Amino acid sequence: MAVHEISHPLVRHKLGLLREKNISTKDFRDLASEVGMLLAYEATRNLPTEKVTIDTWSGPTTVDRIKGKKITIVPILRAGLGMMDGVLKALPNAKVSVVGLYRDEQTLQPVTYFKKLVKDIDQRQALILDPMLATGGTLVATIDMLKQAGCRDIIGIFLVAAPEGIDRLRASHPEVDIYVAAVDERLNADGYILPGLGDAGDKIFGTK
Ligand SMILES: O=P(O)(O)OC[C@H]1O[C@H](OP(=O)(O)OP(=O)(O)O)[C@H](O)[C@@H]1O
Ligand SMILES: O=c1cc[nH]c(=O)[nH]1
Ligand SMILES: [Mg+2]
Repeated sequence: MAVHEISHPLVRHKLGLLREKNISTKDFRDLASEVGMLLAYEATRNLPTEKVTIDTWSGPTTVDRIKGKKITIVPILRAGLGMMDGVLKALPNAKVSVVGLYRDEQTLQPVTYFKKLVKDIDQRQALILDPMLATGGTLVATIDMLKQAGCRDIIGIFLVAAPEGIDRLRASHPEVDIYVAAVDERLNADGYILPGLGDAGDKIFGTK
């Protein structure tokens, strides 16, 4: 399993802005979407391409086209929706498979309440979107669902990941690679990432 911590200056700068204590809902939303687009750009860096010859204004020319598996993005409700617009800017043709899970505040266990996957998910690469990878329970449950539907090619992008969640992912689904803006220090006693971003869903939806 590979953890790609994207060190591009734009990503680091925008992540720094996301960490500001008094950030507005609008700014958090805009930045989550922008970093989502940049992470999607990195996560698709190795997509295979093929040469095709096309007609252009100056005659036939050979150009590159992406080939191979199509992609479905998988935003995890709610907070994953905050990255979706940005990711769709990079992948405008991607189909969207939505899953809804929340983390029980007491037990920190994921609770699934929604699932609507594209029909041909077994033929696609799934790109999971969630701002936060904390204990890893939500991500592992999501991957379980995708595998049950026949999907075998899965990667994920996150704004911030905790080492504890990465260890959990490695133990359960070691073939799933992830792309993150930062691997932070640790979880606090309530399962929040430190230094982290706070509750990403509340910040995106303004529900604090
Ligand atoms: O790695 P875990 O410990 O499972 O925690 C991470 C999950 O917690 C947050 O969602 P939350 O439960 O707050 O739901 P929300 O998106 O509706 O706010 C976050 O967006 C992840 O989905
Ligand atoms: O730090 C965290 C952990 C889980 N969910 C969040 O939104 N933030
Ligand atoms: Mg939340």
